[in-house]
Amino acid sequence: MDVDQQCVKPREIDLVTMRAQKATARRYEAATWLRKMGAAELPETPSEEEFKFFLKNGIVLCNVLNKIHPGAVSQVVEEPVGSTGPEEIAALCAYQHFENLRNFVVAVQDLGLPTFEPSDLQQEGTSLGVVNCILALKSYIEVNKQQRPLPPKSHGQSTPSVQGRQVMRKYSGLFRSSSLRDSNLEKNTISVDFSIKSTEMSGEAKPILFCSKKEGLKIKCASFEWQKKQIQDLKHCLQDLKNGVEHIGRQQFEDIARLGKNLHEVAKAASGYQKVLEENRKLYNQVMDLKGNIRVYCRVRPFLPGQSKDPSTIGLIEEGKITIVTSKNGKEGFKPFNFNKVFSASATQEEVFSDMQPLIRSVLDGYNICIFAYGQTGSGKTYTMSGPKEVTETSMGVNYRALNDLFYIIENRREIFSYEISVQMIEIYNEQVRDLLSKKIRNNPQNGLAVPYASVVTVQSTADVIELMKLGQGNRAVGATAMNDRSSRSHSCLTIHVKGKELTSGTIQRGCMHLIDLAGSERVEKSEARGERLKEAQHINKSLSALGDVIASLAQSSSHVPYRNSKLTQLLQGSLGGQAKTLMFVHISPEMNALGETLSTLNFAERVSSVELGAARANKESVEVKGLREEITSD
Ligand SMILES: Nc1ncnc2c1ncn2[C@@H]1O[C@H](COP(=O)(O)OP(=O)(O)OP(=O)(O)O)[C@@H](O)[C@H]1O
Repeated sequence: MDVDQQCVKPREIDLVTMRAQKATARRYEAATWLRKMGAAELPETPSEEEFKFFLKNGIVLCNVLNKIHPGAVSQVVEEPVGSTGPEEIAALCAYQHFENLRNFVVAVQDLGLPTFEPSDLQQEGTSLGVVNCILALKSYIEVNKQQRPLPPKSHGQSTPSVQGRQVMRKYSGLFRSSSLRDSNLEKNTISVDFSIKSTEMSGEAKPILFCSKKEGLKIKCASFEWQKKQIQDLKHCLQDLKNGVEHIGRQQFEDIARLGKNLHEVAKAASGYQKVLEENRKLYNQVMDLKGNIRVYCRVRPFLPGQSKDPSTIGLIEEGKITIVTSKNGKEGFKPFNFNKVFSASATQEEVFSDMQPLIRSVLDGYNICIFAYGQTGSGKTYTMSGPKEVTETSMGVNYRALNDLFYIIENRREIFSYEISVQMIEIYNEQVRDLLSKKIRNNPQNGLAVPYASVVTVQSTADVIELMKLGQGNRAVGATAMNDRSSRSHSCLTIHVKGKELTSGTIQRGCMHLIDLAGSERVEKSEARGERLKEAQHINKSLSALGDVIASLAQSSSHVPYRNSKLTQLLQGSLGGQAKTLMFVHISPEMNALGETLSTLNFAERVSSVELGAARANKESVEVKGLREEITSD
């Protein structure tokens, strides 16, 4: 079976078989009739080839037609004449047979009956047209028997007879009652017009015609049965189609239900994942809380190049403890201080950052964080927060590392959260707030600038923030032209605002991180300070001790926290206390000549470091340190 055949659908195969069977039956009918009309040599049930073979010389056909209509074919060539050699005989035969067929066809045409092409009887031709023509002749004779005897053919008659036209209609498939002109016939016959196509005639001629009323009824019944069967078949087809559509519909419904179930499971898994994530976050922040909301770290600056390393004020450094070597009149003393963590002079920027990294990350979960760099001028505050003047990958400070880390986590959480990061940068100098990110520095000489009104700039990457920080530093320098070395006498505050949206629930979380490089903590002796310098010193002292008070109150969970005592604490009010986390980075220099400042700094730092140390102990030590400091300065 070839591909074309494989593609034929069962119903189409049925129709082809039916047509072939019908064509065979009609061929047999034609053969039987021809035999009756005298062509005894023709088999009763000839194959297509046999049928064509017996008729192809046209003799049988011409003789039969002459029997029906005497003289219809005036000359029938029975044998070839004037033959010389076998080739010539064959050619002559072919010519004379063709003549016979042509004469037959012309005669049939004259009768108004359907004809065929002589080539139809050749080997490659089809006998369908020939069969149609023979059966038309048969019908023609039957009709004429009922009517009147056929007149002999008068040659030269060219218009088809009425009967011929009637029979032709049967086989041409073009039945038009309007062509009926014989009133007698109209009375006695029934016209059935199926208007079928001539191509269908070959195999499936419908029962039709001008015949008796009884026969007409018979034909009608047959036609009705046939149509009924066709309708039945169509109904089956329609039912099959309906079943198919219903089946597809059911399948689609099942598929959608399955997809829905899968989606539900995915959503469930996602919500489970969200829950785990949420729990992790809670646990993580609980750990952070256990570590304390206020943490104080101490960092020792190494000796600077060219400085003598001896003597040093730094004694033993343990995990959370530093012992300061005090020396008076050749007598050595040791003073221990406790912190959450102490970093020696050899600690790298990376080590310092990795310890505070988890705290910084909690800003993405909606926590507020303050990181302060505290210490006397030159003790390394800017180094910790930003790095040295020429920043490299290893020397970069907390600011850059924190931002890199935030953007890294934001990228990792991209499918769960969408974050918006914006930045503010301000400076507090002499209790006035200045917006360092404004193109034109905003500075209200009366009350300074409230932070909510300082420029907030949205950023997409660490690089954006570095650009802004450069702008801020530049603005700081502009402000400093009139006053020498102003940076060490003002507080600079870089604030990073984070707005996170959980994609599934749409929940919004806001957190912010303040990175504050405080003004130098050294105390200026009243006797030394004059004019601007005295004013600056007073503002710095006031704001630093206000900050110390606030943090100490928070560490002791006091009912009253004195936020309003300085601009700095006022501005940071929302980010200090409660769930907020505060990290105080205390910086000390190792030189012996800085011992007084070192003790003063450490005393301040330890006072705010933890509840356990408490105010009482801090006060007691404060008295001790004060006495020691007074002794040193009096020397
Ligand atoms: N941990 C450190 N390792 C190496 N060098 C350091 C370290 N800390 C500080 N320095 C260097 O010490 C010098 C003073 O440091 P820095 O400017 O950071 O001090 P500061 O406290 O910010 O001073 P100021 O209050 O004047 O701003 C700088 O040259 C800095 O590079």
